[in-house]
Amino acid sequence: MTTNIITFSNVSKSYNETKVLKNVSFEIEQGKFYTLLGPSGCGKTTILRLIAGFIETSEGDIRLEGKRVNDIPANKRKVNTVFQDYALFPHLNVFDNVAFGLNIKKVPKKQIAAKVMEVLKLVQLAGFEDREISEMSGGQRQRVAIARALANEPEVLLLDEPLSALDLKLRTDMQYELRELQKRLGITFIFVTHDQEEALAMSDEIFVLNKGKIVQSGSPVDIYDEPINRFVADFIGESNIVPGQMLEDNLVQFVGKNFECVDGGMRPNEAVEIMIRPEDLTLTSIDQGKLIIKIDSQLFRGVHYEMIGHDAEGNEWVVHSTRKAQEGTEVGLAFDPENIHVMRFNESEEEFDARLESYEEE
Ligand SMILES: Nc1ncnc2c1ncn2[C@@H]1O[C@H](COP(=O)(O)OP(=O)(O)OP(=O)(O)O)[C@@H](O)[C@H]1O
Repeated sequence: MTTNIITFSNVSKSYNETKVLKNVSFEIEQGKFYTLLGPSGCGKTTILRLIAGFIETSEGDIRLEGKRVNDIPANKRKVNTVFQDYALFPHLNVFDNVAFGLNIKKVPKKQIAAKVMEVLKLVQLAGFEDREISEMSGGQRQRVAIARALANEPEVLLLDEPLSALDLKLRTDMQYELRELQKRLGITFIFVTHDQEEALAMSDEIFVLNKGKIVQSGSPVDIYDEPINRFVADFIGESNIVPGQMLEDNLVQFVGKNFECVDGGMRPNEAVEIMIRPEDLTLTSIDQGKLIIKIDSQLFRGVHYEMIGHDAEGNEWVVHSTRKAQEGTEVGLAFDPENIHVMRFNESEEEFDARLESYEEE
């Protein structure tokens, strides 16, 4: 049985007159890796701070393990935070940084020493106890910060953009390490990032946020494959989006042609947006193409060529292909019905989920 460790019910948060979180509801299950993903200022950190108890809700309830915690102070919640700048104490060595919270709680010295060694081993820093923080690299500091949080045996670990200060290589290494650590510990991680690749690579579940609301939640594959709207499609991965019309179930029209598709459950002739991923388009001859585009420009990207072209109606198309094309020439584009993603305007997540479920059951 899965247990909800955190529940937000219609939570709003205002600063002065400005509502920065609007009626947010979600459930977090025990032992999974969650990511809050969204552009700067959308409210990710605000959600973490509400969970941690650093700020109070303006409306709504927060429950930890079923118990309402709106009035429970931060130090009484089994939640720990790893901050973006790690917030380590520069004048203390690694051991004392990790031991800090336990010393405050007046845990016996022997127990503290054992715990510090245990968590340092977990983050692969055994033997570094006496090092000064100034002698540690960015990645090592990051691990000290995680060890310090783990020493308190939290049930939930909150990580606020913890990798943003690291260079690309170290960042990728740490993504693997964090994911592995979460699996080993089996505790819930809630990770904040505005980096979509990081979110896709690490999470069991992603909450995509925009302007103080959760726009879509689901597994990385679900969100990538079935974005609810233009915002999510654009934010996660690259996408081609053109206007279209849903003629009937499984039949959609765009760029003046009718196409078989897998979507349904919409009004006849409803105006919609069509999304096709660049990697789902195959370059082909004009005769065989379902659509014809003229190639405007082309870049070699290592694994593939990225081409930008336009169709007869002037819509722009990005294509990823291992084949090269000729700038200024026309090419055909082939794609399968399941590569066409039909997105409605202003569909709520509940409506979207119900609709998908209704035709996935068939
Ligand atoms: N103490 C505060 N007083 C007033 N406004 C605040 C305060 N803290 C945050 N805000 C505002 O609330 C909104 C949400 O902020 P939040 O830090 O949650 O965003 P975020 O998604 O974490 O952004 P980023 O990725 O840039 O860290 C922003 O518009 C921010 O300016």
